Amino acid sequence: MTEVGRPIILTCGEPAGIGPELAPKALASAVPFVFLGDPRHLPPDTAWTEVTTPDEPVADGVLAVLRHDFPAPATPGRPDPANAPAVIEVIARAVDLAMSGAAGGICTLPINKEALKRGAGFRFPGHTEYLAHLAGDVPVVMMLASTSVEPPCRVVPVTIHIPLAEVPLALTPALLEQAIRITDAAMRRDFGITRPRLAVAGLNPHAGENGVMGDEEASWMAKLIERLQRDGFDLRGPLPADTMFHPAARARYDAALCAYHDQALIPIKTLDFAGGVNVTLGLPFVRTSPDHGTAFDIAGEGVADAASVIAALRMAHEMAGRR
Ligand SMILES: NC(=O)C1=CN([C@@H]2O[C@H](COP(=O)(O)OP(=O)(O)OC[C@H]3O[C@@H](n4cnc5c(N)ncnc54)[C@H](O)[C@@H]3O)[C@@H](O)[C@H]2O)C=CC1
Ligand SMILES: NCC(=O)COP(=O)(O)O
Repeated sequence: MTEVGRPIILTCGEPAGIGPELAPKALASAVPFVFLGDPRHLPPDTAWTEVTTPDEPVADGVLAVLRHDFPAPATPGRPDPANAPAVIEVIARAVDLAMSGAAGGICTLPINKEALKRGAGFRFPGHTEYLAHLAGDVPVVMMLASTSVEPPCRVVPVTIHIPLAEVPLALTPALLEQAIRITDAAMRRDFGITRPRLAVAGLNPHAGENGVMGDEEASWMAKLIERLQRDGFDLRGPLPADTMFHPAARARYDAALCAYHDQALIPIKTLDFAGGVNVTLGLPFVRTSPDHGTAFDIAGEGVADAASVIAALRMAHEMAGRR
């Protein structure tokens, strides 16, 4: 039976990827949601019906579709540049629905960053930065959260989609402090954790080993953490990243702040690729996403696993219920 609550908008993402074939499978989530996209991109055997508002009732087992017509059909694995602007429009339309209160939040199916950049000059590295812009250029944080391992694995890449060579300059005390503050607030508001325990990973091997393998930890990270501890944050670190993710280590914190993308995403995608959820913290509306991408190599084959999008819809529904 489908749960009650304001519906979540499920954006179609890249129509040449696995997103559209995951939409009907996501009905297994039992979360009220509406697919926003072009129904021509759904698998031909999909039972769907068009709705004009997110809360319009539909029969059980039928996918509700808020129609957004694209210029071109979709060929699995081969993004059509003509469709790129509509992929972006769908995200903006979903945000409008969430900001107006017509929806409980949004759950985004994956986009292909290269296809959007080449097809529409998309200037954002991903949803996260685009959503922050649409919300009024608010500061946000990307978090990936497991849903099927214990203790949970929740990771925040403090720097996100930048070349590794740029990380040491981009990782500033101000950026790390902002990420700590946003994560702490969101763990309370959206995850119901009353006193979040946060762990900060060092940048260098062995967290610098007292300056012999890099000095960011000793020169500023430790001082920032001490100051924020005095302000009342439950913080530990900088910790050696290689020993932060085994079960006993994860039991000591609720979320880990990591210096760069792969330091954060390798542990979660290794521990819980199927159940991992990407959440944007700090937005005025709820946004989740499956942790995977467009998977062009399997698109159209009908084999894509819907576990992550189901987990993402459930997490969005729970977060919306807490707000
Ligand atoms: N939130 C988003 O919009 C995200 C978008 N991307 C984008 O997706 C594109 C492809 O990224 P990749 O690094 O190749 O990662 P990917 O997650 O699309 O694929 C990696 C591997 O995992 C498999 N896989 C992914 N999802 C699966 C599922 N649901 N069921 C079964 N197998 C699955 C794929 O077949 C592939 O072998 C890139 O353009 C990337 O930027 C990647 C992550 C998130
Ligand atoms: N590697 C995570 C990812 O690409 C998700 O990005 P976003 O589209 O959620 O900003």
